[in-house]
Amino acid sequence: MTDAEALLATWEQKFRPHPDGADLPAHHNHCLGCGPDNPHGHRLQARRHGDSVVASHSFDGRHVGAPGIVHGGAVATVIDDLYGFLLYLVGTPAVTRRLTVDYLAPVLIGTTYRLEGSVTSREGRKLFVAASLTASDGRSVATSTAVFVTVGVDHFGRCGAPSVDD
Ligand SMILES: CCCCCCCC(=O)SCCNC(=O)CCNC(=O)[C@H](O)C(C)(C)COP(=O)(O)OP(=O)(O)OC[C@H]1O[C@@H](n2cnc3c(N)ncnc32)[C@H](O)[C@@H]1OP(=O)(O)O
Repeated sequence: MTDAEALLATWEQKFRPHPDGADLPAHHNHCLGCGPDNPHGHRLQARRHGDSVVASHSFDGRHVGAPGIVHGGAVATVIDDLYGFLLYLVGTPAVTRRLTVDYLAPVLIGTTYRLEGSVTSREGRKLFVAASLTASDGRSVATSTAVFVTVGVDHFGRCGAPSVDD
């Protein structure tokens, strides 16, 4: 089995049904959003919450934009990856076609936020999704919408998926 085939086989296994409340598996070990072995990554951990996915997450010193404030790209990365966990509930791989983020208030380094994402509608291959990032006092600090387009696992094979050990 090639490295690409090994990665794709791992993903197919992860698209099994996940019970409510279950921790959801990382997309792969080196995923920038959730991979446990990516030294630059966010190591996002998400779980199923009904038809949504939720996560509790704090950013660290690697993700600074303005001093003390999380870089907007880092926030977008984590939201994008949260949507990637939603795909386990949908039951099919998909990729981000369009991502929007409204930055409502500064996201602070070292502060824990709650993330929640859900599918708002589906039209053919298009999944319309939405997410929010909320502070512990209930303030919404960022909201997002995105369009994902479903793809076959061959999409990733065509892209030359790297070894899981890379
Ligand atoms: C396993 C999951 C891991 C998840 C990790 C976290 C998520 C990610 O980071 S994914 C990586 C980043 N994203 C990518 O690399 C995607 C790059 N883009 C692509 O590969 C292609 O554009 C792809 C596959 C999305 C779509 O290409 P293609 O199959 O040719 O579809 P295309 O016909 O252009 O569009 C598909 C549909 O979306 C619609 N669409 C396109 N853009 C938009 C948009 N901005 N808004 C709304 N709809 C849109 C099209 O109108 C079309 O609709 P319909 O099917 O009704 O005609």
